[in-house]
Amino acid sequence: MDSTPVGHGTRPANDTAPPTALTIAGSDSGGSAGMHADLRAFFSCGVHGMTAVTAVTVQNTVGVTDVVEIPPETVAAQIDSVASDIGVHAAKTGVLASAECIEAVLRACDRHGIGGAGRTPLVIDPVAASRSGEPLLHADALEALRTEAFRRATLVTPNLDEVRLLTGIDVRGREQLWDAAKAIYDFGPSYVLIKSGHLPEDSECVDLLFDGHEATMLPGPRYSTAHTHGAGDAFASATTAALARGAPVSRAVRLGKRFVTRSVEHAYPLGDGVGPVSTFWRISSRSI
Ligand SMILES: Nc1ncnc2c1ncn2[C@@H]1O[C@H](COP(=O)(O)OP(=O)(O)O)[C@@H](O)[C@H]1O
Ligand SMILES: Cc1ncc(COP(=O)(O)O)c(N)n1
Repeated sequence: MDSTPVGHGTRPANDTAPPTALTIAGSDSGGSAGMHADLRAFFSCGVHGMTAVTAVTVQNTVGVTDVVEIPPETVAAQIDSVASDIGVHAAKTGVLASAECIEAVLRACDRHGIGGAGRTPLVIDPVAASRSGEPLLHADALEALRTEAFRRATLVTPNLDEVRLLTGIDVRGREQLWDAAKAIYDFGPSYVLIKSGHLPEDSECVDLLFDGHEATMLPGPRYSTAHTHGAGDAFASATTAALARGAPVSRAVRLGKRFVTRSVEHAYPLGDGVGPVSTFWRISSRSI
């Protein structure tokens, strides 16, 4: 694994400003997943978080009842606005909604040097559905992810359902994580991280990082909790925060894994459905 920091933001952080990270993602009215989780993770990891909202979801702990897509040109305008003024040290994507949205996001990222070898790190979390099963991505967007988006990504972080949708590989055990990583790597990203949360028969949560040569297992405990809403977002955004702070990819991913493991450990029940992981476990015990 390389240990060189990847190309860095359009503007250097000054002495007093923290590094900046941008999430290009959907909102979750229940506050558990999407850009809400991303912003909390950015904050917990000491970076200034910014948003380009792609879709407004009507969502709670039980499910998603509506998704209103933001016009692609408005998504792009949000990226242009923050990148041209504030600067972006690392970016991540969540719900990208449609092929048109993906095209607009990629064009905007290109304009600001985000994504691609030696440029500002771009983490693509290819969110396709909510934990409760409602689709968050049009079918045609899968092809745009495979052919256009992944090759610009520093890191792609699919869960096992997304691996099945993107590659047809149905991972049933740890030994198949490697096949899944290679298949996603063939779409062109620099690194692939396969998340293993959906392997319930496994007694641990061992994710796999692949850089095209070496595969590294990232071990972690598996907590017995129903409350894992937003786990994938927490992983990708904590990793993005570490990239924004200048960590090389393999270290950033390890920090992301540590962050999400503690977030699941401190998950809490809310509402009648699946509660969130705690993206603020680092600060929740402190009082004002
Ligand atoms: N019950 C659990 N205990 C500990 N870690 C978990 C648990 N469930 C998921 N994780 C971790 O959380 C991260 C997100 O996993 P996963 O659930 O596969 O993704 P997503 O939230 O995108 O569906 C991974 O690092 C995974 O190993
Ligand atoms: C806006 C938005 N973004 C992402 C997710 C995926 O998170 P999860 O898989 O935990 O439901 C979600 N449910 N909503």
